[in-house]
Amino acid sequence: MLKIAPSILSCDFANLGKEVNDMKLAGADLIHVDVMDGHFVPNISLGLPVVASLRKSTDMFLDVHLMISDPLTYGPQFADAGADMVVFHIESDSPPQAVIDAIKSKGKKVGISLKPKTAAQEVFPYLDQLDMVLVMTVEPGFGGQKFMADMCPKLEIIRRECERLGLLTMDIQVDGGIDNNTIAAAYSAGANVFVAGSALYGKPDYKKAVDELREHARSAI
Ligand SMILES: O=C(CO)[C@@H](O)[C@H](O)COP(=O)(O)O
Ligand SMILES: [Fe+2]
Repeated sequence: MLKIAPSILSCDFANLGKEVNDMKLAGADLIHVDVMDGHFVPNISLGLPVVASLRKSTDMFLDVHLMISDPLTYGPQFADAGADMVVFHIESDSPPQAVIDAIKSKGKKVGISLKPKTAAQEVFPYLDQLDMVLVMTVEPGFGGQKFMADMCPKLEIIRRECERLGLLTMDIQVDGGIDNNTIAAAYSAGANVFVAGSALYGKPDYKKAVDELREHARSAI
């Protein structure tokens, strides 16, 4: 199923509750929350109290993308704060299996994210335990970067492996540079969950922007 996930990294943080609700009204499927620790990536964004406040103010599915070095310590805390799904980087300092177990023990969904230089095969040992794989289509850390079209073969490899394993409903998410010009390529390659920050929050009419993204994805088939 095709899902549109606005990234609040590009929203007006002084009006966070309204910005999330406006995307709900615009027809977005989930909300993507970028957490950066200034260590795993060279930027700092937001943390636990923001996720806890968001949880109180919306029933939207909260997809929390942890760009942090220690997801084993903090992943479960984001789960407790109200994340519906916690996505951590396989390149972090934490052992992936321990993070998966810790998030699942909280009753939450779990995903693994791959930086552009990380091979698709790195995630294969964990696929059957995951709800989602996130393929970064920019170097993580900042919104508004250019989509890396050379990530499309990685999407194809992961989708093919999921099919081989019978994981037919696996969500494969792309994050970075997704807009009306790039979404079709990612969709054709096997992605079905599309994070978009600047391409949605940068537009005056959120409903039009969400609808257009969906239409441009579908134009791929
Ligand atoms: O994780 C990240 C950046 O590291 C993202 O979720 C960005 O927020 C996407 O922003 P755009 O590329 O869509 O502007
Ligand atoms: Fe993200």
